[in-house]
Amino acid sequence: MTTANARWEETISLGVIAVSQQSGSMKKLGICIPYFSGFGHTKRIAETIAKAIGDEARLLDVESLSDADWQALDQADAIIFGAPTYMGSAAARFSLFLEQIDTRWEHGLWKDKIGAGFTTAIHPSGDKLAALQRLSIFAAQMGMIWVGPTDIGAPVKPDHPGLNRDGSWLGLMVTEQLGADEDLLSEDLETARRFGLRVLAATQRWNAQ
Ligand SMILES: Cc1cc2nc3c(=O)[nH]c(=O)nc-3n(C[C@H](O)[C@H](O)[C@H](O)COP(=O)(O)O)c2cc1C
Repeated sequence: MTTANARWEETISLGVIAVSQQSGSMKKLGICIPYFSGFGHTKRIAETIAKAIGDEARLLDVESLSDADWQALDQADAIIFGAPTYMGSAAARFSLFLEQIDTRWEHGLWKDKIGAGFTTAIHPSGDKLAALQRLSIFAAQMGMIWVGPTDIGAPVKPDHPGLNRDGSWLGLMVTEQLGADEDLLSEDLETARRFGLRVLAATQRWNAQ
């Protein structure tokens, strides 16, 4: 089985029908992942999501956006927003990016793009939900179509230990293991990988002709 086929097989197992696979013609998608990361954790999650998506993904550090990056955002089929939770909300540096959209809101430039979001924090709650609400409300204001994770892990599904440990469906939550050698758990990285595939499949389906 080719890698591409294997990937689609998995998207189907995630509960999304790969419509374009049936027709054989697949439009090349643009999926931008703008992120801010003060200490590298959010960046590693962004990279994990991008790797799961493959060629269609474009990582964008919001601290160094070029004109070409803004153009990629404007042309993207999907945007996955990544911000750490700082003081109970999306980090201020990421919010600054959200407020740099200029006239994109009034011209509906990001309308009908798929939107999704993820956040990292130290605490199991850590008020991460407020950060995801910040991201999803922004997407709603922009007229985007919000997509969340669908994984249900333990204890409801004991055969999926560690998957979606924080039980979040508005967006992806990752809890950093402060002081541990592996400060991002493999279970969280796997949840992030599956979240990337979920957004890819939803974007493909939304853009199917
Ligand atoms: C200024 C600041 C505020 C923070 N506020 C929270 C918080 O409200 N809740 C929480 O659980 N963790 C909080 N943390 C911890 C970070 O969310 C956590 O370390 C995260 O993994 C950092 O991501 P980054 O490495 O991408 O910057 C905070 C960290 C900093 C530096």
